[in-house]
Amino acid sequence: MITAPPRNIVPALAAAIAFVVLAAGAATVLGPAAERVLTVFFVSLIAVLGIGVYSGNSGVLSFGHLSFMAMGAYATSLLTLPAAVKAATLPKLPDWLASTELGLFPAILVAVVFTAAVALVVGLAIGRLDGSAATIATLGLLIIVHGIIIGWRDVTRGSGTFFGVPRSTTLWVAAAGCIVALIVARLYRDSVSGLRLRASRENAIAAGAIGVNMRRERLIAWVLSATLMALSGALIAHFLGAFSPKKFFFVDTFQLLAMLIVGGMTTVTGAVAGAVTITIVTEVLRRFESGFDIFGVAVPQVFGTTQIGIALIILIAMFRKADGISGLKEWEERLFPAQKVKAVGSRSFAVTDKATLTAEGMTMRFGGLTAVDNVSLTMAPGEIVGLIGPNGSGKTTLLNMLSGVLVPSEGAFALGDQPLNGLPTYKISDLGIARTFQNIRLFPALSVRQNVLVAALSTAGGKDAEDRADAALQRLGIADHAGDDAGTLSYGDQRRVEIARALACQPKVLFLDEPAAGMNREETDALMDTLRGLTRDLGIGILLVDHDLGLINRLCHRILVLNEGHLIAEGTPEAIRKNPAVIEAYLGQSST
Ligand SMILES: Nc1ncnc2c1ncn2[C@@H]1O[C@H](COP(=O)(O)OP(=O)(O)OP(=O)(O)O)[C@@H](O)[C@H]1O
Repeated sequence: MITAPPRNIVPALAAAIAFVVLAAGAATVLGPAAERVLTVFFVSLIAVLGIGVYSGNSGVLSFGHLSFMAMGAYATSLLTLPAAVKAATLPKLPDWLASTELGLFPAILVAVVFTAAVALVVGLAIGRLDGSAATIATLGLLIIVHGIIIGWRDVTRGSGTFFGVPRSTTLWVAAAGCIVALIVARLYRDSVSGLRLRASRENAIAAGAIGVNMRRERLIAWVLSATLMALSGALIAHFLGAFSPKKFFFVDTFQLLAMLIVGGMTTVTGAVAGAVTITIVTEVLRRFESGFDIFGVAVPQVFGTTQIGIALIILIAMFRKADGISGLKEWEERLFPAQKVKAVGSRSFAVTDKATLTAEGMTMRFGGLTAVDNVSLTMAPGEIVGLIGPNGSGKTTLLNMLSGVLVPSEGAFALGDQPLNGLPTYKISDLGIARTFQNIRLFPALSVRQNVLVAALSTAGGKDAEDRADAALQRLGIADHAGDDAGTLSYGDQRRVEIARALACQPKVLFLDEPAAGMNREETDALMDTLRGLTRDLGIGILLVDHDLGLINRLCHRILVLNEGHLIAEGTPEAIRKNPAVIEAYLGQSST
């Protein structure tokens, strides 16, 4: 399923195809030199798009993708190399490989499948890492594959040139490959998987809390991007006719990453803009690099001019536009912003199956500090329970344990008959516990509707996701902001988007961590009405943390009071107001 409307996708794909066809047509008119430059450009663009599918959507920079390009190049070349050439230059090849002689397209197919299989295995390992550890691991992959190619002489000719490859990559073959890559990258970005991955790039914890299995989404992107790299490697090998392992190492990694970073990592528009910019700069600087005359003065050869120039462009781009030339949006997303959501009846929210939340002996220790100590609670369907306590008393930690963000040191919790201990956040949210965060955790570069839609798509099997998302936006009164970037909203509206996003998960229980913070009196009253509606109409249980005791007293059926990690009182608002232990620990003068 594609999550963007056709009015975005159709012009994007049409423009991508037109861009490639017109450029290839122009190069044909301009002659062989232009054809050569453009063929290399198309092949490079395929690789940039490949890296972008993974790094752009996941936010994890990869230095290792050229190893997949190398796999595509060597695998296809071994399959297309004429048997006579293999007999002469690679005499120790196994018989089946020595006698195989495929055309370029079947060879690409085999190489893509082979590379995808390797990527799957490698991705299972690298996917367990996050942030800079993942990036360093990709660098390790590049070095290991380079080492294998150099060491596996009988098959790769080691560090020597692998030559005799049929030159079957013409301008139009490269153009066709580029069109395929542009379509794949663009459709992936707006696929359900792509949207989930972009959400996890924006905020991994929040993505988990709305049902996104980040590791699985990263693996899908990793394998898909590896197949594009293999295609790029196959095409460059069959364009050059001869290559060595150096072609797939640091210099080209730097060049391709420069294209991605300068253009903008997160969009296909950025990949194209970056590839065009760096190709032009490279072509110009290459002429200077080999020395030139200016007004009769001979400027000598300066090796490295191209690399220095590209590095300077990256620096300038980073200073002027950290998100790259194209920013965070595709060109047509700027031209055709999202429309208001359509009216949807509240039926879309029907909670089919209500459940009681129970927790026994929940304890969380951070080193020597026991933040929550042996807390037990029960919450019935449709009940609004307040959780209060002085700063640092353990409220957020308790919510974090009950939503899977933290693994409790001790204790057990369940929703109905379903034990939830040890389950990852994304499973807990899918089973019926949704939440908001004390420090708002939206996906700021996604639109308000995308923020909510990705939650609906990632829970309850994605059933009726669009309706659920739109109904949640309407119930929270933010349908008018559907097309705005979530990060641009006021504080109060951002809190409402977070609640709508949690609601779109079709939860049985909702945890709200200071939902009224940053809202004025009117907004707080409106929010209270909305929350009452959720429990009354849908039977959702709400566990509410807030420092606004007025709000807690007016809204909650029951209140739990924490102090220094201990549950010190539990009862109706009336009873809590009069409880001496609570007055002593928390309410103080404010109770009067
Ligand atoms: N990840 C962590 N590592 C170490 N200590 C932590 C961690 N998270 C919370 N704590 C500590 O646990 C205690 C409880 O914190 P918690 O945020 O749960 O309190 P709280 O009641 O939600 O406070 P507030 O009302 O200020 O939000 C505090 O002393 C806090 O410093």
